[in-house]
Amino acid sequence: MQNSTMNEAGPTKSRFEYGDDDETIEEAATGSSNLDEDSSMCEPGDADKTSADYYFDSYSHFGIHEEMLKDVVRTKTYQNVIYKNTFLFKGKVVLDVGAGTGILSLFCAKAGAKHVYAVECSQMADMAKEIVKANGFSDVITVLKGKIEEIDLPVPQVDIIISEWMGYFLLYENMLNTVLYARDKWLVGSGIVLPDNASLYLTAIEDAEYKEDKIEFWNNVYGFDMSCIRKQSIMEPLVDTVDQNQIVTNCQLLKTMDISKMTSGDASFTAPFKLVAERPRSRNTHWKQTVLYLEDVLTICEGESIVGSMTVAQNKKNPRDVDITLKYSLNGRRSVISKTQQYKMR
Ligand SMILES: C[S@@+](CC[C@H](N)C(=O)[O-])C[C@H]1O[C@@H](n2cnc3c(N)ncnc32)[C@H](O)[C@@H]1O
Repeated sequence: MQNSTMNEAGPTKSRFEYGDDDETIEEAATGSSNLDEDSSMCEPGDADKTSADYYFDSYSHFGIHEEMLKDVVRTKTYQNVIYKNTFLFKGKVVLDVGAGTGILSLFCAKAGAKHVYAVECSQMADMAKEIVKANGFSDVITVLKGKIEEIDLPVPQVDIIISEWMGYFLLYENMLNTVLYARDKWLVGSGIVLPDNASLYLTAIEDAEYKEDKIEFWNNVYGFDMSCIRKQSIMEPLVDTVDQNQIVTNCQLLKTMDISKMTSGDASFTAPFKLVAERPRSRNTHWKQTVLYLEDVLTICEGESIVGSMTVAQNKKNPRDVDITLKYSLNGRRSVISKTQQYKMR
């Protein structure tokens, strides 16, 4: 994840058992009771920095890791999958792609992995080394500082690849490509990638007040027309936690990706949707929701539906950015509308 400005994305339920995630961090720390007892630098000097370097820089500070670790839904889901499926990890060689503080490597080591290679490109790799040592796992976890695409792994193959690569809108940051690269280079034929699938959902919300404040604002600024900025502002999706009461339709599955088989091209797609007016609910994560504001105000009555398609593609100039095209139409009692809008996540 990364700090920036209608979906909840995260590891989805798969063939592995997931536990109850209604726990605090303190409770999560004692979750070990479920267990059997048994570089290269990637940061150049400021003058040579690209947007990719700033991306890695953001992971060098502990603040972003604190936010991720405190997302109990996220971190506990990984912990539960690992601790409740220790049979998968016992005696296995694991590669942790983008290890950060090393939390996932520690879970795997505790679950009985034979060896864990924790690869982290940012300065946080130095902390991960200390954390591994402080917790007595230096003989099981090797922290390698460098980019996955550039490091030499001391082993030719691994049995399991684990990673938390998901960005806002699932695909923002494009770290998925790094996981696919590692999978194709080092995973044994019968190996496992965790998470093994990931899904993107779409829902419609009511948010007239915010739209008025942040977008329509530019139409009349102290009596002056600044609507040229409005055009830019409506193209930028907003990442924020949406109040459940704002949700006005069903939640439509837009796309599921099979991480163990997909190619990087599969992350660009067009998917149809049908949103029917009703009021669903779900739990919050640090990924929040990504809100795409519509040019028009749609008035939707119960039972009516908004239909259309969403096209998601990597930005050609900066592959960490995401371009989104939303086509939608509503043929309702109060609104009849059909439109295409473009958005850029950067
Ligand atoms: C979303 S964080 C997850 C950190 C940790 N695994 C966790 O779950 O708390 C992703 C991490 O991957 C690292 N990363 C991203 N791309 C990488 C690459 N190509 N090679 C090595 N590390 C990378 C980032 O620096 C960041 O620390």
